[in-house]
Amino acid sequence: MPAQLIDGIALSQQLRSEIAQRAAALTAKGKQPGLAVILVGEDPASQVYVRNKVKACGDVGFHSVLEKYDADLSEAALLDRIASLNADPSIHGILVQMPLPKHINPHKVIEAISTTKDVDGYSVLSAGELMTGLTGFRPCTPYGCMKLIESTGIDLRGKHAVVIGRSNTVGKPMGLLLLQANATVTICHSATPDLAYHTRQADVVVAAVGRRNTLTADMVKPGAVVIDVGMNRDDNGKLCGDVDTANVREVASFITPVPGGVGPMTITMLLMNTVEAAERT
Ligand SMILES: Nc1nc2c(c(=O)[nH]1)N[C@@H](CN(C=O)c1ccc(C(=O)N[C@@H](CCC(=O)O)C(=O)O)cc1)CN2
Repeated sequence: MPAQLIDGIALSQQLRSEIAQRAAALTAKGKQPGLAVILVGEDPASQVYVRNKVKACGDVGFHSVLEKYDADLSEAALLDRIASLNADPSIHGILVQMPLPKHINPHKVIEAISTTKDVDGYSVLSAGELMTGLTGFRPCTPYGCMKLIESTGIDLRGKHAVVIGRSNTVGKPMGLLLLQANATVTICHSATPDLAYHTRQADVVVAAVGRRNTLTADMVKPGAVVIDVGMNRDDNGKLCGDVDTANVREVASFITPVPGGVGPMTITMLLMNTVEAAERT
């Protein structure tokens, strides 16, 4: 039997209705959750993402502000703007859309956001809190992956999870979240000599590389859960992930599609972190 698709759109809808209820309760107490979304430059994909984020805020009853700046905005001006938003009590979460133009140092920008408003979970302090099991915000994409895995009903305790990719925003935090859920975790990357040796032993594989067909059917243990974080284009320009989905489906038990899997969950977990940020103030 082919693997069951894990529907990120349906799970998002379910979680967003819970978020809307939490937002309504806060609004009734005079504390409507507020998110500031900052976009610098004209990257077309980023324009779509920030538009979707603002729309998603409206859908769950948040207040949001979208600030768009030309690509030549200075780093100092951006840092000033973040300082003002840090001090604004109507704003509970601040998000700076990545990537930033080359002349702006993303680390400086991320570290300028107050930890209590770092709803992307990208700062060094948020990463440290994740590592030590404290209450910092979890980065949205790996947090969404955990929700997708949870929705399959499998208990991660004692399971072997293999993460392919070691980025600060997905691979590394993903490994920590799986570890927190008591999985045995292996992180593979571009210098791993025999990737298939590791993935064939995995009960759960998370592919977050950014290269299509990184995970093929011969690399997957029968019955494994496969989470595809990749966003690539095939030869026809069609969106695809890192996994050879059509063939891996014949081996795995559950698999996320691209599109419609991890992507929608990224925005949902941003909403989740924002309502949480408002509840904490
Ligand atoms: N500050 C941030 N910047 C970026 C993040 C982030 O989490 N915070 N992540 C990505 C982009 N991103 C959100 O910002 C994002 C990417 C993809 C999707 C999504 O829903 N993808 C769809 C397909 C969309 C399409 O058709 O092109 C899917 O997979 O179904 C949502 C959000 C980089 N920057």
